[in-house]
Amino acid sequence: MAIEDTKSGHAATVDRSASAAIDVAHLVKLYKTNRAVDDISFKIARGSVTGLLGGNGAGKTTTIAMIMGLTLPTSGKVSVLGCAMPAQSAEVLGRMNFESPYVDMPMRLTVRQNLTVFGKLYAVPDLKGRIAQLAEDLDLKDFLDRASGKLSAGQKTRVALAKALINAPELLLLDEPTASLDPDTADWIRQHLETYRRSQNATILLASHNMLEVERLCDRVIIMKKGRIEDDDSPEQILLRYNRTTLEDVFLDVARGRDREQAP
Ligand SMILES: Nc1ncnc2c1ncn2[C@@H]1O[C@H](COP(=O)(O)OP(=O)(O)OP(=O)(O)O)[C@@H](O)[C@H]1O
Repeated sequence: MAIEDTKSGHAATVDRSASAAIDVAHLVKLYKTNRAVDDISFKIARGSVTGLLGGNGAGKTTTIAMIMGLTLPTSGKVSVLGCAMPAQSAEVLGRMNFESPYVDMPMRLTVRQNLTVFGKLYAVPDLKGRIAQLAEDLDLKDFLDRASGKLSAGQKTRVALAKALINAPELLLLDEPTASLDPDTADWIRQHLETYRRSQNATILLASHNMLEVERLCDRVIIMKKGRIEDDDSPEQILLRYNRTTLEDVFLDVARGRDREQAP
């Protein structure tokens, strides 16, 4: 269904039934002469989990920031859930959310206070009930009333995930969701993400350096290198193409410039 975008005063239409959750076309981001993102295009299907891989500085975070409408592209187009970003971001920000363990919440506020502030920003109905549910699901009850700055890394990550799920987003963008977590907690977070995606038919795009995580969660992998897309396929097809048994080995092949033909 296409509706007029009257709220933001734009004449463009918002296509709520657009099949792709994310549609990126010829996206470019220049920082002075550095082509951080260099003409990338992809569409992400609703209900899918896609891994964005690439070495340090490959352009993953810049791509996610442009998808969220936080960074303005130099050229190219981004559309999220049928809305052009950033022009129609007001229409869609309430239906998406973001998590990164590198973005701290206000330290002095308790976990409950932080979740309340974010819940109010998203106008979440029955916010108390939603926080209680997330506290149950993500095992936050023991430290709901503790200052957010006094949590361990694993506890902070669970709170960050609760913040990202507060508005039950249709689209979840994750930047290294399990960085610095012990294997047990990381596995637990991944299980929760899988359950959330399945129960809500949510779409997830995650940037990660953890190849096991990507193999476990993702049905599609986009590999970036120097701002460009080096490969884009299912993990199975990528492993076949590079004649490798793990994405870790594929990552090393790409990083070290061994292309598909040269790989064993
Ligand atoms: N605000 C900025 N100003 C100038 N250059 C930037 C800025 N943000 C990123 N860059 C540059 O853009 C390029 C891509 O950076 P980006 O953070 O998107 O990479 P990344 O793939 O997320 O890397 P990492 O895995 O290290 O997080 C890098 O060369 C980086 O130095």
